[in-house]
Amino acid sequence: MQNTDSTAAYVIGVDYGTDSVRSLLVNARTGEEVAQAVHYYTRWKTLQYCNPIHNQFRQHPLDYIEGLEITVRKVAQSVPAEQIVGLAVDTTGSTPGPVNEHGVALALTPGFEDNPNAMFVLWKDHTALEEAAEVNLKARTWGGEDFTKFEGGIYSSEWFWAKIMHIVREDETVAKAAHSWMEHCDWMTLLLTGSDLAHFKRSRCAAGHKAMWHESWGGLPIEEFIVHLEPKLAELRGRLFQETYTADEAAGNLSEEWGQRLGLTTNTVVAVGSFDAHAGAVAGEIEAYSMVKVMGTSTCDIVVAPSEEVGGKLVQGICGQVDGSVIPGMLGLEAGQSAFGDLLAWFRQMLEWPLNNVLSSSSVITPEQQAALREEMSNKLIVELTKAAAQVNPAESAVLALDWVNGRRTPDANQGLKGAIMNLTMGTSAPQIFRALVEAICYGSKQIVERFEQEGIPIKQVIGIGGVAKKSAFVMQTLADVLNRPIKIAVSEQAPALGAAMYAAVAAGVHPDVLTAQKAMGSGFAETYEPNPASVADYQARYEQYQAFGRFVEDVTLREGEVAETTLVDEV
Ligand SMILES: Nc1ncnc2c1ncn2[C@@H]1O[C@H](COP(=O)(O)OP(=O)(O)O)[C@@H](O)[C@H]1O
Ligand SMILES: O=C(CO)[C@@H](O)[C@@H](O)COP(=O)(O)O
Repeated sequence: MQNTDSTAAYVIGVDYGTDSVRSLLVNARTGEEVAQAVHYYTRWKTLQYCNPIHNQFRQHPLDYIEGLEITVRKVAQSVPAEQIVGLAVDTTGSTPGPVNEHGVALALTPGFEDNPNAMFVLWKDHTALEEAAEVNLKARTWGGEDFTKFEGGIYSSEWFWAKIMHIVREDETVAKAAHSWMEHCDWMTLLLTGSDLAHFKRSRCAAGHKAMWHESWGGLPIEEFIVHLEPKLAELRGRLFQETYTADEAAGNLSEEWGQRLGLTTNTVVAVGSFDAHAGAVAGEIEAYSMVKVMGTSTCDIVVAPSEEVGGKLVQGICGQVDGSVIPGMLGLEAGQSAFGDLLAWFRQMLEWPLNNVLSSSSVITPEQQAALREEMSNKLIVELTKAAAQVNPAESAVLALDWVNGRRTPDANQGLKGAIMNLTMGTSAPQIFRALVEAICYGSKQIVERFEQEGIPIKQVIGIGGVAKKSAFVMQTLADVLNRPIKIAVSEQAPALGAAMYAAVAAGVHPDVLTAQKAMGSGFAETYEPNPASVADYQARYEQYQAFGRFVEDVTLREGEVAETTLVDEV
């Protein structure tokens, strides 16, 4: 029902990123950002339940619950609770977790409190490499529909089914106790509404991009294929879901319990969940054939197009094309890089090793001074490296890097690939390597833009949002030079949360649709980075070297990896 009166109406967008959750209170009629709060997950901060060397990244639901209460309670204090008419959650994805028959996350139940397999398998977790290879091989050899065809034709270890297959094979206790599995964005929405799991409105965005959901085969891949993938999934498939809903729809109202815990009322409508990048694209004022780059630990590149113009085209090597995953009524297309800011964070962690492992043996400064020095260095390192990297004369440094430190997401997912750096000399400096890493994440972005255009999806403009877009002018200028395109940066510091707030405003009936909400609540663009013609030619030449380096590394890796593929064929 339309909430057309002119009384004050506020909405809250809750954006769960990789390291932190951000809540934003927004005036639903004007888009004014009234209050925001950030909470860094406590257990994740120390990588509890993770094993990076084995690509295991798990997050405990208590981190999510604590962050929800802290940040929403804080922003909700700014206006009367009855004026907060809607709330929406966006999260990372695919970040699925097992739940019991009541929809309680398994890690919140007795016996599973400290079991990483009972927690949310974070998007960047790549423990399901073999399972993803099986999905791809069997999707093309089983004799039926290729259910990967709307997912870019290559299923990733970062996604829903590969992760579930891996966990049910690894951990029989979890496999038996898991009544269902839910994406993080769906689980938060279920928690807030207290809905019945069997009738809960699952996210079209999540299911379409990561779970091979498509209307043309009636929803999720048919049971025969899922059982062909892994017989242990037979019963689970029947307990999952068929229908999905776009993020402008209401999933329910805030429950009595969560109204009290958050300082809100049960009149607050909770929208269907979505992924951070897709919500961010709405706030980034995406329009047909714009690419919104959500640049954080990773990147997601979001494009929308009129469904009728894309027609039956299947865009190869991206993270899926899904009707209504961004703007209902339009096709949402996703690509991205598994490491963007994370590649720079990796280098910072490398340089911090002596601070974390040698400094403690120093007798020169006290433990308190050591801790203060570590904190100060951690906060300053990337900024100081950036300043020095900007002074590096490209002609004096041939250092070249690949951005595959966490695998390659797109184009053509291959999470088995790894990072590489070449042309190191005795004179190579940390700023020169940092600059090469910045160039690498920009070259990886260029590969994606070129893939869309090769596949017949024109990219008319590039818009930047996310932490890196707002924090690093150097990365953004390098990106503009490498792409040889202007990069428009959105004003909002919390674009995904603002996009979620827009979804919430539609679900609560303040606006009739997402495009209207986008126009009423959008905050425009802060600055535009224009390509520097003097740099474009140099970067183009180095980009071609990056491509050649990538082909070499992938060829070597595939030769190593081919045995696994051959083994799989024997098993089929
Ligand atoms: N000054 C900076 N220059 C480049 N990257 C930065 C800078 N400050 C933070 N980052 C990177 O931003 C990323 C975090 O992005 P953000 O959007 O805040 O989080 P999330 O990806 O979890 O949503 C981290 O990978 C971090 O390395
Ligand atoms: O892949 C998706 C969404 O499809 C993202 O959630 C994932 O890359 C994580 O994004 P962040 O780097 O945490 O912003």
